[in-house]
Amino acid sequence: MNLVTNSHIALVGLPGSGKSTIGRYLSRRWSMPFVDVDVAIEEQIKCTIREFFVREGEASFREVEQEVLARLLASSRKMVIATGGGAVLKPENRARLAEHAQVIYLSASPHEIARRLQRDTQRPLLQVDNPLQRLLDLHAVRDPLYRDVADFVVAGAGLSAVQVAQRVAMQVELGNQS
Ligand SMILES: Nc1ncnc2c1ncn2[C@@H]1O[C@H](COP(=O)(O)OP(=O)(O)O)[C@@H](O)[C@H]1O
Ligand SMILES: O=C(O)C1=C[C@@H](OP(=O)(O)O)[C@@H](O)[C@H](O)C1
Ligand SMILES: [Mg+2]
Repeated sequence: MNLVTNSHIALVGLPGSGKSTIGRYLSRRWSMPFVDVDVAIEEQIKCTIREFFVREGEASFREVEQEVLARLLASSRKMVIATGGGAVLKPENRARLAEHAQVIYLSASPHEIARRLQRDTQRPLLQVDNPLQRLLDLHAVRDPLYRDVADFVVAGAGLSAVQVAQRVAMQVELGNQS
């Protein structure tokens, strides 16, 4: 189906909450372009985010992230946007997301995410001895920020990625009926 919308659809949530996976599903469902902010960042920095974190540090990454997100949100072509898990940290990003997108928070428990990402080596913030503790800490800081910027929250506990995507789709489609 074609979604009638004059704003972007943006997904926020912890690393591993499913933003990239569910964003791709939604873009197919609505025949809208999909952009993963992390991929757009890697195109700009011409290396992986993981390498960039090691070389330049997190603060530099956040500068690039802010710039890329602002550019994408300014686009008149409406897209499904998967943000990076830390995009909500900067108030400027939260303000731009709220202004230019319908924002959905994919809420998932740190325990579930830790299980999903057991073998993942690409997320710099989780390359620590105790990734579960790191996810619990990230959740404590970020959950209020995700809720603050989101138009609605979809809880994924016990659901497959497709089931979560269908829930998000239903909510957005209902909200966009005129
Ligand atoms: N609801 C879900 N149930 C089970 N696995 C999921 C779910 N959502 C995502 N995944 C898996 O978790 C991993 C991380 O998902 P990803 O879309 O990369 O998250 P994000 O972009 O939010 O960091 C992927 O392997 C994906 O297939
Ligand atoms: O949580 C974070 O601060 C980050 C999440 C990553 O995106 P995902 O949420 O897609 O893993 C990526 O932007 C970067 O590694 C920082
Ligand atoms: Mg992602």
